[in-house]
Amino acid sequence: MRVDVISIFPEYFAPLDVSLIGKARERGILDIHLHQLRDWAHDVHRTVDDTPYGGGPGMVMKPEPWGEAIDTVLAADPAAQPRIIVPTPSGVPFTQKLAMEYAAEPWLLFTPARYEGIDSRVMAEYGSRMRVDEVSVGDYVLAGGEVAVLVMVEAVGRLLPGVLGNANSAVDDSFAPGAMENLLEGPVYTKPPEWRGHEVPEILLSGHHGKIARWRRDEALRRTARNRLELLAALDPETLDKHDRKL
Ligand SMILES: N#Cc1c(-c2ccc3ccn(Cc4ccc(CN5CCCCC5)cc4)c3c2)n[nH]c1N
Repeated sequence: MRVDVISIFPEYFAPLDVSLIGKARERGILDIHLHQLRDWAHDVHRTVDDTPYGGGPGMVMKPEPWGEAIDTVLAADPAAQPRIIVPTPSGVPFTQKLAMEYAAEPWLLFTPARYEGIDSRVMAEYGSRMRVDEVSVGDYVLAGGEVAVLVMVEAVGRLLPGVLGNANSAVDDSFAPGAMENLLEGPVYTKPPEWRGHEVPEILLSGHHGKIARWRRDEALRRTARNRLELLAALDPETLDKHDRKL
């Protein structure tokens, strides 16, 4: 997968050089290209923003630098088109389902803005010829889109074949399709068996895989009911067995 990111703060993406994503880049699974938007701002101050038409707070990012920058990225492979992803507080929610959709794409172009966002004509220009998604990573307000891109690149990158070892398959994630879909993970434990008077639940030391799986599902249901009751309400009743219903 190729990923392009255009930003006035490309240094925000240093974390993409380390850990899981860094290794995926070294192994050629992910090909990430960072671009400094100001390289396409030709005045002496390399200006990328201006006052909003119609008044209002803050500044808006000018269309010209974005248009030239996006055109340059598109020229990298004229025979293909990236999916353009625009982080914005007013976007559709970024979910595991959307992450899985993006993980199937060969090329993503992220356009994290600053100020009050990008002149809307930019996405209208490209939206007429390719998929342009306005996406929000959560119901809170950030100062710009860079952190949102880090979130999305990690959530998508970990789903790519070969990035997670088999032992850490994303198949068992919360929100991934399957038996644990829309359930939060329950508690996890490792050695030592007793720590400061706290013991590991006996069932986990039993070696009885069926009972362990049942205990883990019970704990996942309990934590989901405690922390995200709305997810429990959204569960398909067909997936709940008699034991679940007694909890
Ligand atoms: N993904 C994601 C995000 C973002 C995000 C993403 C991209 C940009 C680019 C700039 N900002 C800053 C900002 C913050 C608030 C507002 C709204 N205005 C506030 C003043 C009155 C008018 C309306 C606009 C721009 C961004 C924020 N925030 N939260 C998410 N989940």
